Amino acid sequence: MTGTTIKAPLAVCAAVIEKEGKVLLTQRPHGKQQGGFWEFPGGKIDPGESPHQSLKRELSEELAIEIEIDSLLETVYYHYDWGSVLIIAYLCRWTAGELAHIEVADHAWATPEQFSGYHILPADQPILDRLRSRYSEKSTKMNRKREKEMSQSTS
Ligand SMILES: Nc1nc2c([nH]c(=O)n2[C@H]2C[C@H](O)[C@@H](COP(=O)(O)OP(=O)(O)OP(=O)(O)O)O2)c(=O)[nH]1
Repeated sequence: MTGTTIKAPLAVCAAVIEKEGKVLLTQRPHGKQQGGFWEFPGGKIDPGESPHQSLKRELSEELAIEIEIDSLLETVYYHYDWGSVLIIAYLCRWTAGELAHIEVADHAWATPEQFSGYHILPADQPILDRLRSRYSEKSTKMNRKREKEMSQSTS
């Protein structure tokens, strides 16, 4: 029989770790597929693993840190020329460990306004959009709260 083999998307988990209005980005090692691009730390879900187990393992292997997973932020399906990925991105908290560059070339803490300064993998666009709207909602709420407090203090 001829024809192309259709493969299931690669299941990938990604951690969105926030600190003081910034999000942790990591750079893929240069020798790896898509090397040099920035992404959210994480990786392929291995057979028999749950997404949560996989994410905790990846963060420990790549960065030597421990995390707690809070909630689902976004899921993304994206087709690269070599195949497709299904990315499950979770909001996480860094709970222990000193960050080390074990399987990453570099790391950075970026505000949503700074995302465009990094070459982030194209599949991550919906995650970046979700974060941008999350942060603008947060700042709108804070501004409203501030305005309310100011009007109360002057009345
Ligand atoms: N970790 C991660 N991978 C992403 C993101 N966005 C995106 O397109 N990907 C892609 C890049 C890779 O093709 C794939 C993840 O596979 P990987 O090779 O990095 O996974 P891994 O860490 O398990 O790698 P390895 O053990 O096989 O070396 O998903 C993202 O934000 N984080």
